[in-house]
Parts: sequence; structure tokens; C-alpha cells
Amino acid sequence: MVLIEQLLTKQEVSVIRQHLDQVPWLDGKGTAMGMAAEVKNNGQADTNNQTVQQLANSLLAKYGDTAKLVSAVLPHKIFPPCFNRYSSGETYGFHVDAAVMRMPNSAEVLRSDMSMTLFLSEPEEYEGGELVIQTEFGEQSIKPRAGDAVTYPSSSLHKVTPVTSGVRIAAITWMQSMVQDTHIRELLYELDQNIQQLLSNDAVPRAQLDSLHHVYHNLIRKHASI
Ligand SMILES: O=C(O)CCC(=O)C(=O)O
Ligand SMILES: [Fe+2]
Repeated sequence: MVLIEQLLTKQEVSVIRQHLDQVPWLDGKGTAMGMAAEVKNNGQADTNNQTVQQLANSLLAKYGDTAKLVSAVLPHKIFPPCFNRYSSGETYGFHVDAAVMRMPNSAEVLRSDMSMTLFLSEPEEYEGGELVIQTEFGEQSIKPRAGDAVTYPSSSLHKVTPVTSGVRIAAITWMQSMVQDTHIRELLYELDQNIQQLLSNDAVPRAQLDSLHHVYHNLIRKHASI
């Protein structure tokens, strides 16, 4: 699980929220597959609406430009983000996301390796509504600031606890990684994060950085399937 702080600025969040106030919202069950529908109780912005599509496209561009996201996920394909909303009493019980999804209006499919929730409501705006992810170290619960995003393996069981007051709005997406193996992807992320830190340290000799880049990019070359 990786927290990407301030993927969006407060200003960007505010613009999206203003647009989302104007679009039609549907029952979220309509887009849940199989067993997930039984535990899904929320609203979803109508993906046929032009404003919703434009918002999703602007987020897609932003995601591709976010270094920490690219480093953690190594995305090959990103599903256009969906906007969801939980009002008081709404929740999404434990589920795993569908393994394979068809891209909207296309025959292309995407294997979901990583899921991401981008929070568009401040934690003070609602009670409950924590994103809970089951990991090998137990359950992790998170409720970050508006503009922050959380990525987690799509294979993990996760849920959103009931919102008991206020409204929780978020953008959800699924990504197919160039590196399918979660463990290798995590190691590549750790390596890249360390390289990025060393880059800002003037004391590190250039030859050492070149060598680390060499290792990183050749590991990507070996493990990426595109
Ligand atoms: O609202 C969230 O944070 C997660 C939603 C979710 O798990 C899903 O749509 O599959
Ligand atoms: Fe999910």
C-alpha cells in the first residue's frame, strides 16, 4: 500500500468537486461485478455524462505525470477513473476487484494489478468511510486528506466502512502494471525511491548513480511486459 500525498492540490480538488455537484449520480451497484454487488452500497457519477468523462480524462493525464505513482505501479494501462460517493449509511463491504475489466467503449481489456482511491473529501467532512485493506501484516485502515491517493494490490480484500454522517467522494481506478509480479514491482519501487533520494545528494558520485540507473532500467527491461 502506497500513500501518494497531494496528487491533486486543494484547488484542483475544489474544481473537480464543483463539477461533480452538477452531474447525474447513479446507484453504484450497476457497475459491481458478481459478489461485489451484494456488498456495494454507494453512488457513482454517470460515466455516460460528458463532464464526467472530461474529469476522468484530466485525472488520467495527471496520473501519468505523477512520479511516485508511476514508480509504484509502473502502469501499462489505466482504467478511466470512476467517481463514487458514500452518503450517510452507505458502505462497501469486503471484496476483491474483478481481475479483468473491459475498457469503456472498446474491445481492449485490462488486468487489474493495482487499485487506487483518490480522496476528494476532507476527513473532517464525514464520519466513518475508512478504506480498510487486508495485508499480510493485518488490516490497514486509512482516511487521508483530500487530494491524497492510496494504491493497493487489486488482489487484496478491501472495504469502505460505513459513512455515518457527511459525504465521502473519491475517484477510483484500476491499473495494469508492466510488471505483473507484486513482489518484483515492490522491489523496483524501493530501488527507484532510493535512487531518487541519492539524486538529490551532491556527495554521491556520478558513476555510482549511473550504475544504479543501469541496474534499475535493465531490471525493468527484463521484467516488463508491454
Ligand atoms: O471507495 C473506495 O475507496 C474503494 C472503492 C472500491 O473498492 C471499488 O470501487 O472497488
Ligand atoms: Fe474495490
